[in-house]
Amino acid sequence: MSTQPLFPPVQAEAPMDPARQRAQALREALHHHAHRYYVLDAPEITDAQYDQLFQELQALEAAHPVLRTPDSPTQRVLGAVLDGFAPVRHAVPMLSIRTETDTTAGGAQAFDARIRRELELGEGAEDVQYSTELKFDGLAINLRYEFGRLVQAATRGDGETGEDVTQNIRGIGQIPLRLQGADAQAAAVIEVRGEVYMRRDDFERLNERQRQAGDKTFVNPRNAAAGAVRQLDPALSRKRPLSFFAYGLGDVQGWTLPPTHAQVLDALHAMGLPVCQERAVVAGAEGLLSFHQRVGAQRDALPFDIDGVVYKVNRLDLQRRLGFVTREPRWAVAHKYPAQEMVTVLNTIEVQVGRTGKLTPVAKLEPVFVGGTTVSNATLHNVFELRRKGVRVGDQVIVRRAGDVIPEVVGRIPGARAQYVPNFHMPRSCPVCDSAVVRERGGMDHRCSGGIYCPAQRKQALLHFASRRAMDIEGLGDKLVDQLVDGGLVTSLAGLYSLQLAQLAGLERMAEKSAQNLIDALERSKATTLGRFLFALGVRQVGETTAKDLARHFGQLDALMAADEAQLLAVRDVGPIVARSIHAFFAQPHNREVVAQLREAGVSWAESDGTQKDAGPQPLVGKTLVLTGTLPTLGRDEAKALIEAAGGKVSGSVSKKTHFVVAGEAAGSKLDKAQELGLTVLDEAGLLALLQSPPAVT
Ligand SMILES: NC(=O)c1ccc[n+]([C@@H]2O[C@H](COP(=O)([O-])OP(=O)(O)OC[C@H]3O[C@@H](n4cnc5c(N)ncnc54)[C@H](O)[C@@H]3O)[C@@H](O)[C@H]2O)c1
Ligand SMILES: [Zn+2]
Repeated sequence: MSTQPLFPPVQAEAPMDPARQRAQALREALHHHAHRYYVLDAPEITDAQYDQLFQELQALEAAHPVLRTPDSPTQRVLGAVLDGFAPVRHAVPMLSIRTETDTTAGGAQAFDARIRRELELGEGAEDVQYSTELKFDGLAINLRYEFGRLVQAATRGDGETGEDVTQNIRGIGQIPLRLQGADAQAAAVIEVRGEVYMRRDDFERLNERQRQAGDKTFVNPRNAAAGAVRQLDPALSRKRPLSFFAYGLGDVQGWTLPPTHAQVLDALHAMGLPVCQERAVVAGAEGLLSFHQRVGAQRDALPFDIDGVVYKVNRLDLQRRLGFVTREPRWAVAHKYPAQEMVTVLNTIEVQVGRTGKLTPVAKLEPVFVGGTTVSNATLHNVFELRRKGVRVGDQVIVRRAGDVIPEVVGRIPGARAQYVPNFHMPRSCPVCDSAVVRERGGMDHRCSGGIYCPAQRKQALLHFASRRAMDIEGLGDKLVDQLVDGGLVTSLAGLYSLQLAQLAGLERMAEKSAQNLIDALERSKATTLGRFLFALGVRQVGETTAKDLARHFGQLDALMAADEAQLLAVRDVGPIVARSIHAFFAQPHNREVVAQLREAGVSWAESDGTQKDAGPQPLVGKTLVLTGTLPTLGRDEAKALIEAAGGKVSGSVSKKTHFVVAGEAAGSKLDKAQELGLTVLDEAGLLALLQSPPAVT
């Protein structure tokens, strides 16, 4: 070896050598975090922090080559095979990609310069052609096709040996079980390499579901995807929506490779594999750089997370000439963007009241640059999630900001606190209007019960009040409500009815004619029905149908306002949660006041004695139905309306209490569940027949 250790041998062996100690500490830390990340899918630090430790070790080893041990994380791909999965020995190792440490223009130039040097290209030589792609933030998968059929899917593992996840991968709709084209079907082996990932919207929906169920949420889409693929139960894995992009090849037998990488991707696309079309073939450092900048500008708008772009030498013969170092090819590099997860300090927790009355704990942070902007507020979602994450004021927390999603605190950096910090509690009264804060039983969210009275909910309350199926005030939309509330013209629902023509005409972008139209619409809306009025009040849990049922049952508003929970329960379809919500609403003096003000303003309806009977035959009284999939002729709303008109109830989830499941095209897990429970499953024709049947005896 030509490189001499920098320290005299005696000292190099001495236990006190600080460089050696540091390298040892870094190796141990990296092994620990790699295990948390790759094996347990439960990282404790951000990728940026991990990369920093990794780069520190790389630099240390470069300066002191004697410190480079064969088991160093810089020398091999980390990862392992989880118990319960069969190991798969890769025919061609699955490697990592070198990361260009410089995230600025210099990164692209450094890579191009290195490639030119290694290919021994002189000053005057032509620019190297590169295939430029996105670096998807998911989990690497090797798909083995034999004679066009998917026979095995495996994770990367430690690069030599991965996990057999064929069953789980078969559940991903985007991955073809059979390749298209005679060539692909004639090939003895085509191994396709790509990334399994989760789209941001799928991730948000998944986490919202977890949150509402009080279950653990996932830190980021990569983590959720990795967890889903490495789920021992394929049925659980299928519940998580996963996507896939192919980006390369592994072992290939009996298929002739095209001359360039870009053509390989075209060929994979033609075989029916999803290949991301956000890619290009570019020349030289300048081409790399403009791709990096173009993608960087669009990064937030992409439907999935990327942590950078990947540059690959396009010609496969040049790739072969460049070859590999231990854990990565020499012909490719990842050029990253600013991290989407960063660590900062949680200064305080404030409570915000949203438009719908939901109280959200919001973290006030030491400002931190994350995902391309400076963030100082991040949501903590709800108090249960906050508790589960164990976050307290003063903690070092991980903040994530990706795309247009609101920044959130995804966890804390484990470590002892210097002093005792009390746990966070939700306030008992609304920080905006002082109304009582309530939580629906079993629900995860706290809400202000101020409804139509709470200024934080004013805009939403006005919009709902004016909406077509409520008071139907034409012309009172989003923008106008903003103007009216922000300008202080309307401070309560009843305030709408004292608006003057001159006030409206004075508003920006409001013509005299539209102002008059609105005055007319307000006037017209005064004559309404009790059902519409009840719905317009925006009582939680009281939708349009319940409002109508209540109106029919009580006939008079005063009777309804005076009803106790037991009397409310006598109304068709009103259960305990709904009854409690209605009762709580009318128990608040300020809500009664709003109602009185509206009546005073002239809002009126015809009252009855409440004995009005339901019209038409009601064969489905007391029956609960669940709709799933697409029906051949009936829309979902239509089917629901028919069922409700027949006295039945439509529920969103299948349980033992479900009487019928109506299944159409592409019915999903609800159908599985129904079959599991042995419920009666109907198609559209079956539903229609049921609607015609004689009234049920209940
Ligand atoms: N937070 C932690 O504790 C922790 C621990 C370990 C690793 N990590 C993170 O994991 C990453 C470590 O890297 P790695 O060795 O897995 O490599 P890597 O993820 O940086 O790069 C290699 C991988 O990139 C993926 N990839 C995405 N798009 C690609 C494309 N177009 N072409 C080719 N490959 C593409 C492939 O899955 C491939 O396996 C780093 O970002 C690191 O921060 C974090
Ligand atoms: Zn309030």
